[in-house]
Amino acid sequence: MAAPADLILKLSAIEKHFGGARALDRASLFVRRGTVHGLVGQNGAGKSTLIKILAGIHKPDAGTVEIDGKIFPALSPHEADAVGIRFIHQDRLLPTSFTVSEALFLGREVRLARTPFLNRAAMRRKASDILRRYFGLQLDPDALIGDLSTAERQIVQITRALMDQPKIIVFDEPTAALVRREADILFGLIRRLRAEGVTILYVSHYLNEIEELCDDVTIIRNGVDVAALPLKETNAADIARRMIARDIGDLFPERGSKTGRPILSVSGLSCSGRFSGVDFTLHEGEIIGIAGLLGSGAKELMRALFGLEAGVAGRVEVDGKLQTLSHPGAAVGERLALVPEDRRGHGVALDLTLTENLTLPDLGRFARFGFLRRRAQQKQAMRLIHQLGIKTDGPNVPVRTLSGGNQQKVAIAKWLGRQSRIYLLDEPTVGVDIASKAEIYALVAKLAREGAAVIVLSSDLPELVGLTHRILVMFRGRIIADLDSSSTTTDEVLALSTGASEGLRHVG
Ligand SMILES: Nc1ncnc2c1ncn2[C@@H]1O[C@H](COP(=O)(O)OP(=O)(O)OP(=O)(O)O)[C@@H](O)[C@H]1O
Repeated sequence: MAAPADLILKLSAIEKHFGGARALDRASLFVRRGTVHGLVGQNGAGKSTLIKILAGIHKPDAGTVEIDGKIFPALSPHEADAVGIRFIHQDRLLPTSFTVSEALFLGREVRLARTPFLNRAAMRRKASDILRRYFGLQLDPDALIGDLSTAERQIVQITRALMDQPKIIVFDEPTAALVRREADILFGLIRRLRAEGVTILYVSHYLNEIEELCDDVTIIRNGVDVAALPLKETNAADIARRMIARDIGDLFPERGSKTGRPILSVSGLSCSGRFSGVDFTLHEGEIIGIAGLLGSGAKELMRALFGLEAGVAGRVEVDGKLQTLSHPGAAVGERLALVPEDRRGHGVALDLTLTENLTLPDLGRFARFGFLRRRAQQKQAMRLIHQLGIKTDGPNVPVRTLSGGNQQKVAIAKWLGRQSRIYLLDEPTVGVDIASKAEIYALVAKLAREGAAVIVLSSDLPELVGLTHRILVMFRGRIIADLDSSSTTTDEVLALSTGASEGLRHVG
């Protein structure tokens, strides 16, 4: 690695315990000035803990934190801020009721000289300069954060960070909620910041992004850095091997070739202003993918199938019987299960234990004469914990104590463990490490082989192509292509979903 003089960040032999659990076990992170440095590891490896130490949120039990040549014995959030570190978090979103200018300036107000009055004109000028310079766009300063897209909210966060001319920016899974085109804009920005001398720490589960973007990478496993190397000497496959200390083999399972009777038929489905004229049939044993950018109607279609959208017209038949899936209760009654994208918000009860969460949707199965059969409940929980490799101290700890990715796995496991017939999976592997992805894919394929039917909405195009039988591409509220997954490519799906190539392939 680099000569020590080049290092802007030196976290050495950091230890951190939470109760009896050891999150970091003498982990080190050395980052060269002016580089893009990747930080990777499986869910629960300790990445967030290390970053929270850098932010002054957690105090290490042992080890040293040195930033830009200065040692901080007990780094506080204020000191981290003052030394010039900024954090772009995926899930610490801005308050939705703020306007763009409030979100940009809160706590960073520019005042008129020698007065307590805000210099609104100067503040707006500064923000609009950054927006134009780095993003080539303007955002309405009075627009509500709640009305912006995920990508626009991220632009607000980054602009806010850049207003202070930071030395180091930490991006924590920044692309998880972005579509590919938006991710490309972000990568362009990161390269530009590097050229201007800013140091970037980049945390991601997308190893191809690490390969594409980073100069160096540090790999953490079980709380310790097991490797730190330049990207010139490694690649995504090598990083994955070091992360999990074994080969994961094929990421995607065999697609079952047999599909059975139609189980869900949709015709002429419309939802005003969202999508219209949607027709398709899903068969037992079949896995259908849905591809579509924000605004394509894909997300709303998934929600409508689960009874979460109002004003839906058209025919939905389950098992040949006409249904009105007008509310989620009706959908669950037909044994549909939805795994929502916002799993931390809607997917898990943070203060309940793993066992409670994992068996919640299916409590009826564990009750007899009004009593819960706790042994059976525990057994089912342990099976799912094992199956998905959920990292935990035991089945009876609150889900709040798990790492973010492991919380995601709990949300997925709780629905996949339930015996449903039709599964609707919205971005099933966002935030999940590569070994767990393989486990989730295997589980989905098994459900299909056993006769269930699955619809997967995903912006991870290799996932769509690798896992499904067919892919429906949505563009501006309509299905514009119905592709056989075994004969399509991610490029074709991308071109169709961005409108770059005219659709209407195999539809009808
Ligand atoms: N506040 C806490 N209380 C108890 N345990 C915790 C707490 N925060 C983290 N841990 C534990 O520390 C370990 C490391 O978690 P951390 O969040 O750093 O992982 P991560 O690498 O960021 O994972 P992910 O990719 O899933 O976000 C995990 O086993 C987690 O359960």
